[in-house]
Amino acid sequence: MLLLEPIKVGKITLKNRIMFPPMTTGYEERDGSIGQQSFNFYKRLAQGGVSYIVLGDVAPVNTVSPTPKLFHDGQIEAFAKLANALHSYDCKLGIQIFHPEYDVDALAEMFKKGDMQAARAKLHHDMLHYIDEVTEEQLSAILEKIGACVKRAYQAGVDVVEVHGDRLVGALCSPILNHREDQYGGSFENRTRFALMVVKTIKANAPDICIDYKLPIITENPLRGKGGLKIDEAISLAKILEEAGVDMIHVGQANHTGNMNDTIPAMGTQPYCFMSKYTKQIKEAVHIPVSSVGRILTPENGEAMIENGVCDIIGLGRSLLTDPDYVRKLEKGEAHRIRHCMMCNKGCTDAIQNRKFLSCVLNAENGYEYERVITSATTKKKVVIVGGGPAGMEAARVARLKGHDVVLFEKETTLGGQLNIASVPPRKSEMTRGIHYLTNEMKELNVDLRLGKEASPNCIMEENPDHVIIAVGAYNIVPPIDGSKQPHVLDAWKVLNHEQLPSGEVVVIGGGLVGAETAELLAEMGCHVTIVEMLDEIAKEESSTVRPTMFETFGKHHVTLLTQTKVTQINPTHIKAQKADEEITIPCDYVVLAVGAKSQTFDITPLIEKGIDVHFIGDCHEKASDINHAIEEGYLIANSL
Ligand SMILES: Cc1cc2nc3c(=O)[nH]c(=O)nc-3n(C[C@H](O)[C@H](O)[C@H](O)COP(=O)(O)OP(=O)(O)OC[C@H]3O[C@@H](n4cnc5c(N)ncnc54)[C@H](O)[C@@H]3O)c2cc1C
Ligand SMILES: Cc1cc2nc3c(=O)[nH]c(=O)nc-3n(C[C@H](O)[C@H](O)[C@H](O)COP(=O)(O)O)c2cc1C
Ligand code: SF4
Repeated sequence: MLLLEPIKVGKITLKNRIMFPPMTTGYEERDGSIGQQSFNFYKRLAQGGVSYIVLGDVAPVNTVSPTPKLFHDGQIEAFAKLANALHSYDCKLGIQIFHPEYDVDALAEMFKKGDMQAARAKLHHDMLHYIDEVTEEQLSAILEKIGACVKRAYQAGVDVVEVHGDRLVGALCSPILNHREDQYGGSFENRTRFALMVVKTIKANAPDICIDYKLPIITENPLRGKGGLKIDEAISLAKILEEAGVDMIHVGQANHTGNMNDTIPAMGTQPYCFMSKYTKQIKEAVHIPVSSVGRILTPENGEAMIENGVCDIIGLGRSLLTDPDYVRKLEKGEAHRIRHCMMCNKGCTDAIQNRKFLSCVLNAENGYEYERVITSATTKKKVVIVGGGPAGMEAARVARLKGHDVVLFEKETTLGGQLNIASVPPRKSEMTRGIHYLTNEMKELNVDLRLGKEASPNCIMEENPDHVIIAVGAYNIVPPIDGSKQPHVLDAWKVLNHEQLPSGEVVVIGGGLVGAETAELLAEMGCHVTIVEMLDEIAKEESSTVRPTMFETFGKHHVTLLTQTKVTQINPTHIKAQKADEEITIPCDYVVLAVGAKSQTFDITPLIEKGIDVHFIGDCHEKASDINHAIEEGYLIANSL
């Protein structure tokens, strides 16, 4: 398999063609040093078999951004410890050198004085204008700091420095963002001057270190990513970089649009392997290895890209958060057991945007590497699980890996629970990857499945369990609105399941995630849809990377969005609603209820009376929530048995 073959990059050899691309994690200490959480995360990735890991956004200065930093000698030791750990798995360590697009020193001074308002105002101003306003002296000072940082990295045993060709460097290169009239603006030569100075600085300070260059491409739609180069100029720069001694080029989508979905596209918002077309053109122009990144999911995708001359190395970002053992599984011929990313952006991208740390909704260990580990049980127990949604299946998987006997009851004839309908709305079919992984693990791990069997306390007791895990999920609420029991009033879950079939004028009551997604589906099916929401926002819980796409669909299909509007009555031909002081009437053929979900109950009294240990997990535990909650609770409870 080409993906598993070694490749020479400059003076180093990567043991295979799979790299972890730069990713801000939020795991570092407050001063940007590599602490335990960060160390464990990268070590775990290396243990999983990846050949090259790039630490994203490593700053050579003390910035306010929550990224790793290497701006003083005291930080060298932690980088050295990390490099050693990675080397013990024959994995190379790269740092992505970056400088943010703001005046770090001036901002630090404001923060020191506690003048937060002025600092925030300056930060906002700088993000729009810094590229045009940064002085040549400031750029020279940044180069000096980059040089010192690279020296420290080399001392620490870091193998590769990746130039962050996006951010400050990319913005300077950009024909869209750069309006300067000095030697750093205007012509291609001027715009790329700083990029080449960065490369020169690296070479001057660490002549032996391998240099990777993240080359961000502005793809056809100029609104998607502005901080890079259009493909023709990117090809020219790639050739110049090769001549300048760069050892490898990492091709990605350009950034700087204010929406992280551009560089980190959520499910269904970009084709798979969407940078292939551009990467191939770069590869054809140079002789050094080229990597590609962006929605590369399956090993077949990666293999085909290498085979077809698109690139030499693939970057798996979110995929390795979901399954750090991706490469090990490939090596063992167990590709079918890879837990594939759903590209939901909820645990990773949203977390970073909200200044939390990176986590994956499908991988409860992500962010807790070596702290959460599935341990073998000291005594083999009998565990009965009720419910085959994500919570129940994750609990079954972990309990089996611990060595317990597991019986799982699922009242439907298929596994997956709500994920089966969650994957129906537009773009969301990619959620089925979550179901496929867990379902397959049930078979691989010989979980005793009782499909089509609704469990009762009696049938549970017949199994003589030591532990019982209840994971019966939730149900869609019928609100106490006058008229909600009529035949034209439908249940959003059944609509998504295609059990109930609305048409014509449809009012969706509830503009949360389920209501909004159901409305999108119905609009695409040709219904004329109105969403009525009591609160002030539609799809509030949706990832900010997805909302713009969702609202584009609403616009395209003329979906009417009514917020701060409360439905008071449902009639056969219309609904009545209150919007501020006004009563409004909306005609409809069908009404779809999507006002939220409630935890399913399960009577455990007979089990407790028998002294059986019982736990509730997932949506039936306290409140209906999400996949992250379901997986995390399934993992933690099962691992505690
Ligand atoms: C339309 C929709 C879209 C969603 N989109 C997202 C999203 O994008 N991201 C996100 O994080 N979350 C999403 N969710 C929520 C997410 O799917 C749930 O939070 C998650 O599935 C809960 O998992 P669970 O295992 O606790 O429950 P469930 O998935 O509800 O599974 C419970 C299972 O128990 C079975 N069961 C019930 N009673 C019994 C019994 N007595 N015996 C045997 N079996 C029984 C049920 O048949 C079901 O299969 C969405 C939900 C819906 C409805
Ligand atoms: C949470 C998160 C943080 C990221 N941080 C960086 C970063 O610091 N530098 C960078 O160049 N790219 C960053 N990226 C982009 C990734 O390197 C990668 O290009 C992107 O995730 C697409 O690859 P994927 O589809 O395999 O996830 C980040 C991506 C994610 C999900
Ligand atoms: S949270 Fe979603 S997008 Fe992020 S790594 Fe996990 S499955 Fe993938």
